[in-house]
Amino acid sequence: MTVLADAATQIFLSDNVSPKPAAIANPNSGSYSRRDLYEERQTPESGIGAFATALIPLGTRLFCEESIILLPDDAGHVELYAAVKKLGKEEQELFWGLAASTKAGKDVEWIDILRRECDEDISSTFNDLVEAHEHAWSIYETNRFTCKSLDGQSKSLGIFPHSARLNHSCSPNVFHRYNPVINRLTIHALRDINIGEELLTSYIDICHPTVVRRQYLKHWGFRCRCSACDSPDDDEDYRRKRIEDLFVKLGKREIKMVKNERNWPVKEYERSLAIVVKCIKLLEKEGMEETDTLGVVYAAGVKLALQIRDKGENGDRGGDIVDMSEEGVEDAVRWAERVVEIQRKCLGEDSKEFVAAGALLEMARRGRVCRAERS
Ligand SMILES: C[S@@+](CC[C@H](N)C(=O)[O-])C[C@H]1O[C@@H](n2cnc3c(N)ncnc32)[C@H](O)[C@@H]1O
Repeated sequence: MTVLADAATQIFLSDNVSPKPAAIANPNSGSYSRRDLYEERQTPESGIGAFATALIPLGTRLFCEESIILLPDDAGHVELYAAVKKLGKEEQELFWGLAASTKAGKDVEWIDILRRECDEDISSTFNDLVEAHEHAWSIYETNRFTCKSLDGQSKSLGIFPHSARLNHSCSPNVFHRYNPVINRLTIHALRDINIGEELLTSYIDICHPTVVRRQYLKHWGFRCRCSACDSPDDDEDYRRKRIEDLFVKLGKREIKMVKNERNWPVKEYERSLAIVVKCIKLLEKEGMEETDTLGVVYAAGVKLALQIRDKGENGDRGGDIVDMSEEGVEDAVRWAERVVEIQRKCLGEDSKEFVAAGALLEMARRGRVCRAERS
């Protein structure tokens, strides 16, 4: 899953009010998958999938898995094959047992590299070796997850063989992300999941209309038949398109704001905040009440509200009323509380996102205290 739901995180607005993660709980949690709560089985059309065998409450951590292979995102066929060969017997079996759905790419330079690196007497087996490399690559492309470093600056791609059995839905019931604090991929239930339901994650950013999602999903070689894709409801598609547009708009405004930080008038922050409010409404209407995306948008709202407050306090308002309304302060606190709740459910208390959400909440509450002291 190379294209994860990342677009939303790009609008985690302006770092000058981003709290830095302080202490993070439980940095050494083990590696596990909750086989007491799910089983793997064959599906009619999507290969193997994972199905709940017990009622799974919202927020349950179902997987906390260490990678068996972790490569830089520019690694090629030859590096991958070498990494597979280094695995122990059991892990190699797990790797070769995974689905291989992606087609061979156009890049063939790796074949020359392979030829150069091979022993002289390999001609009779060279074709087999090329095929094995191609097969390994297809498994890798079908199953890899993006793993961002703690500072978010570098990206690796990892194979997590148990989590890799999860199929895709554009209306997922679980959420996955690599947690660089504990070096594990974690997967949490986004809502209560009933016995017999398939655990479905999203391989892509779901805030796109169906045509765009279909394009992205071509990489995995299937046509999604989830409720969002097969829905006859045009409103749903319209809402996702609107959400996508609003994200783009917010992202552009963010770039402008960072460039003109000092001269960016309060009314522009307020315009961004109005976009955030629209986004929240649409996401909630789309049934994404518990998704990390909503958490990201709420957090953007809190940060904007805090920036408006700071600007006011510094007298940057240019003659307008300086104080943020009581309602605005209360919204900031309420939204920050939602961010904490959402990050706990989607990512857990050992994630940097949860810690950052806690610090954001503290900042929002401090704003409430300041306001009360002034009035
Ligand atoms: C990461 S694997 C998921 C596990 C896989 N089903 C297996 O048998 O190991 C991704 C592959 O599963 C299949 N798949 C995942 N979600 C699907 C869906 N919603 N509909 C059809 N096939 C799906 C596709 O072949 C895709 O390339």
